[in-house]
Amino acid sequence: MPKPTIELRFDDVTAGYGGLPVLEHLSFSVREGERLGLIGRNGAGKTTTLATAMGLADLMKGRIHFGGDDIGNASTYARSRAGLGYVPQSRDIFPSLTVEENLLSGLQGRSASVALPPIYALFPRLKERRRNGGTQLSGGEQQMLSVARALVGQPRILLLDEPLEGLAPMVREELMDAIVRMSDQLGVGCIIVEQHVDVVLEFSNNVIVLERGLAAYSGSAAVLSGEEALLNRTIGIQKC
Ligand SMILES: Nc1ncnc2c1ncn2[C@@H]1O[C@H](COP(=O)(O)OP(=O)(O)OP(=O)(O)O)[C@@H](O)[C@H]1O
Repeated sequence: MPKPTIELRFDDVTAGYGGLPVLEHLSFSVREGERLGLIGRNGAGKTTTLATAMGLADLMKGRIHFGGDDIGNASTYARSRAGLGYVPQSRDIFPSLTVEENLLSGLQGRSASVALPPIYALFPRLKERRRNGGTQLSGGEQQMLSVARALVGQPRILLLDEPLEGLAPMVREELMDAIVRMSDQLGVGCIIVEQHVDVVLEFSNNVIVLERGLAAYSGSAAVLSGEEALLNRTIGIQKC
């Protein structure tokens, strides 16, 4: 029998911090191989959506399912072991370790000889720099390394928080190309939070526009591309 497709699903989720809701009534799903974009103004709740999926914010109402299981009360570690990967906004690498040591730290018991070749195939630049320390990498290389390190754990859905922040246009393109190849070749599903709306619209199958914690739009990226008034009202269009 073919393996069932793994899905992350929010059903009517209200979540926040210290008893105060930030997100309200948020529902969506993303499956392996699919790409969902999250956009919205500063403070709209994009990072909180990812944090809620990882168990780093308080789930106040609603349900979160992953791979058919209700994970609303699961620890962050259990979610990660189950196949939810997270690349937070701060580049999450160990600066004192080399590129390869950083990757090995994400192995979770897998053999390096099996785990690393596909990662280096996706990120040839990291292969070239595998003996370099984290501090010797450019901002773009550090960001590649934090995505690559998350991939070593073989996530089925990867949550990416502003991976392009602070990167020059050419480096952004290189990183996005690698993320698209990862999603296409490894069948990894993605949720991407990004300020660069054009990139999100091009990359994603579906998009959620968050406005003060509520979904002002949830649906196809292609349809949203034509909704200029909505895009202007909710985010203001930022060209790459
Ligand atoms: N750890 C926290 N404790 C309390 N409130 C928080 C915490 N993290 C975020 N918030 C609040 O939640 C709201 C949403 O923040 P969030 O970071 O999710 O927005 P965002 O859409 O990702 O914004 P940005 O684009 O600026 O990163 C903000 O009002 C913020 O102050």
